[in-house]
Amino acid sequence: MPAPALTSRPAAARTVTTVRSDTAGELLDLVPARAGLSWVRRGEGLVGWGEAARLEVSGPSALADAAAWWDEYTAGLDVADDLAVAGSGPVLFGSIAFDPVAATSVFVVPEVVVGRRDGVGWITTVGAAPAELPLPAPLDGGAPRLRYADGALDPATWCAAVDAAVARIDAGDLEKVVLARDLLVSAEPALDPRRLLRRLGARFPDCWTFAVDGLLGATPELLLRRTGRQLSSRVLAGTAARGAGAEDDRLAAALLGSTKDRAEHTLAVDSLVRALEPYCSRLTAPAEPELLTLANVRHLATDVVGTQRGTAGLLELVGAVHPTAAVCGTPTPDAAALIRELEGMDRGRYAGPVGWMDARGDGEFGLALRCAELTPDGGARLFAGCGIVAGSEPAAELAETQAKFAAFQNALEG
Ligand SMILES: C=C(O[C@@H]1C=C(C(=O)O)C=C[C@H]1O)C(=O)O
Repeated sequence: MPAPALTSRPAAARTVTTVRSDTAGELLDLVPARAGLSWVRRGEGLVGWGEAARLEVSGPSALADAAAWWDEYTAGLDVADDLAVAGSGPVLFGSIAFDPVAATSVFVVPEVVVGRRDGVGWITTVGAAPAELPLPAPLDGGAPRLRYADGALDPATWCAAVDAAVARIDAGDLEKVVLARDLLVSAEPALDPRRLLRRLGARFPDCWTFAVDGLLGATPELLLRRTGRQLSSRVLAGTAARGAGAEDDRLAAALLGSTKDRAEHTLAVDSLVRALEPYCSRLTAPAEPELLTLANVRHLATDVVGTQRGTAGLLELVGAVHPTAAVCGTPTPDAAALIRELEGMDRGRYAGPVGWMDARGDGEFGLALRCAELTPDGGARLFAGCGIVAGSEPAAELAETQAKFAAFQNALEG
């Protein structure tokens, strides 16, 4: 097993949070071109830059190692934080691998974090970083020239993988598996993450626009939020395309009434509830899903809320609930094995938890969906997947991945 790689060690530093009224512009406009971090929804959340510390970790104790490292790091800090709300004081951004045992998860402590919640803006600095807001830079030039290429599997081969998965489900091997594809894009000139984040944030205000170590996206799915003892999660599974005019309403009603999508959704909610229950004194999920309508697709959605008991930290809770059946399948081990067998690609941090936590242990982790990983050549690798259950049809699943890719492609092409 790979050992945790501590690429920079905790060092004693002073961190200061100050309430600032001049942070009222668009948070995402503050993100710099290099090493920018974000977690923003409806104009609120956190953005950061600079690297006060960084941890790359993998192996069976990856998340426990990261939690211990963050505890040690924050214990060594001299913290001045009069605001004391979730996200003030020192913050750790994290992008956890889909398989944290086999692949690398990345954690970054920014030198500067700008936050906003309920209209209150603040800035936190770590070490000697100046508490200066950059001037939002106008972006020069238009969209770059783009060329797309198949990722690991071409569409026909991916459809054959869906057929193979349905055959395994019909044979009774498992109930659900989430199969994903990647799509490669090269860009000339190189992609500018600032443009991508601004466009994602504008088009998907109800999603969390995230950026951590070159993984960028706008996810509609919240794996786990912890504020004190309050836990919440937004589970998604079951997807339909958007249509024009009356067709859009028809597609929405069909999704809500679809036995197949409802069954797929129930598996995802059950997987989260089962994993979270042992950590909660109370946990409630509505009996019926709601519709979540986004610019490109519509989902069945269930908001689960709970009260934590015991002393588990946020990363331990995240490790306990991930991967839910929204991104892996049911039963989990069989679905994970089938993904390894059929997908033909390394998911890396796609479909893994992504988000932030503070020194109190409050934080939010979503699932890294509707996203892309920037590549060293200035391009990107896009990801999209969908839940396969009995009755899934390859052509419809392929179309669903295309609709999901479109979220990031719109940001690339605009
Ligand atoms: C796997 C993805 O999305 C997940 C799968 C869904 C589905 O199969 O209906 C819906 C939302 C997400 O939980 C993705 O966007 O890549």
